Amino acid sequence: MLNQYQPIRVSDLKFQWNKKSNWQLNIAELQIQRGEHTFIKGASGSGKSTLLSLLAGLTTAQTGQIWINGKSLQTSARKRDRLRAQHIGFVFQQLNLIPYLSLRENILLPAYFAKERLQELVPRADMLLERLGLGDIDPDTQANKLSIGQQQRVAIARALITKPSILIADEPTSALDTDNRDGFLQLLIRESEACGTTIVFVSHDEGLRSHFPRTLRMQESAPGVMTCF
Ligand SMILES: Nc1ncnc2c1ncn2[C@@H]1O[C@H](COP(=O)(O)OP(=O)(O)OP(=O)(O)O)[C@@H](O)[C@H]1O
Repeated sequence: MLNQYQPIRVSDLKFQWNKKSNWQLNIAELQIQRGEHTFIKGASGSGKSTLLSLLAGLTTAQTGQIWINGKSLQTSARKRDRLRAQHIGFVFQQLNLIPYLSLRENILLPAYFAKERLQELVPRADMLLERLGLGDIDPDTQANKLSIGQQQRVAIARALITKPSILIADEPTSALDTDNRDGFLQLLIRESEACGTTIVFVSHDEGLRSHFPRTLRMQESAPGVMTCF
C-alpha cells in the first residue's frame, strides 16, 4: 500500500547527469519503510551513489518525485538542505571527520546544521561515546589523535547525534578488514535500531548482505537505463 509518510518514497523518477548522456536512472516506484534496513548492491557505475545523492536531495531528478518523511524534495535548494539536515545522517568511506576539532565537536557538527540546540545534545554525544566504547577517551581530544577504528565509531555517533529517521551509508566499510568491518556494521545497526533509524546501505561487498533483511539491486532494464528492484 502506498504511504507518502514513509521515510522514503520514490515515484516515476527519471534522472540523467546531462542531456547528452546515454546513461539514465529510472525508478517507477520505491518505498522504504520506517526502521527498515536496506542493502543496495550493483556493479561499479550502476548508479548506487547517484541514487543516494538523489535521496539526500544533493541532486534533483528531471522527472518524478522523492518524498522524505512525506516532504517532497522537489523544492528549493535551501529547503532541501534543511530537510537533509533534519532527517538524514551520513556515513561515508572517507569518514570526513574534521581533524582539528575534538571528538565531541565532530559529533555535534550535524546538530549545528539541523539548528538543534547544541547544549541539549551534549549529554547525547557523551552517551553515544560511552555506548560505542569511547567512554574512556577525553571528549575534548582532537579527532586526528584517534586510531582509525576509534574514528569510525566517532563517525557513527556523528551520523546518529540528531536521531535522524534515515541513515545513508555509502561504502563505509570498503577500507576495513573483515573483523573491523563486522564490528563496525554491528555497532552501526545496533545504534540505528536504538533510535528507530531506517538504514540505506550501499556496498559492493556481498558478504554484508546477510546483515540486511532487504536487498535492492541496481540493474539495467534497457540499454543504458538503470533501475533498482
Ligand atoms: N557528478 C557526475 N557527473 C556526471 N556523471 C556522473 C557523475 N557522478 C556519476 N556519474 C556517472 O553516473 C553513472 C553512475 O555512477 P555512480 O557513481 O552513481 O555509480 P556507482 O554504482 O555508485 O559506482 P561505484 O560503485 O563505482 O561507486 C556513471 O556512468 C558515472 O560515470
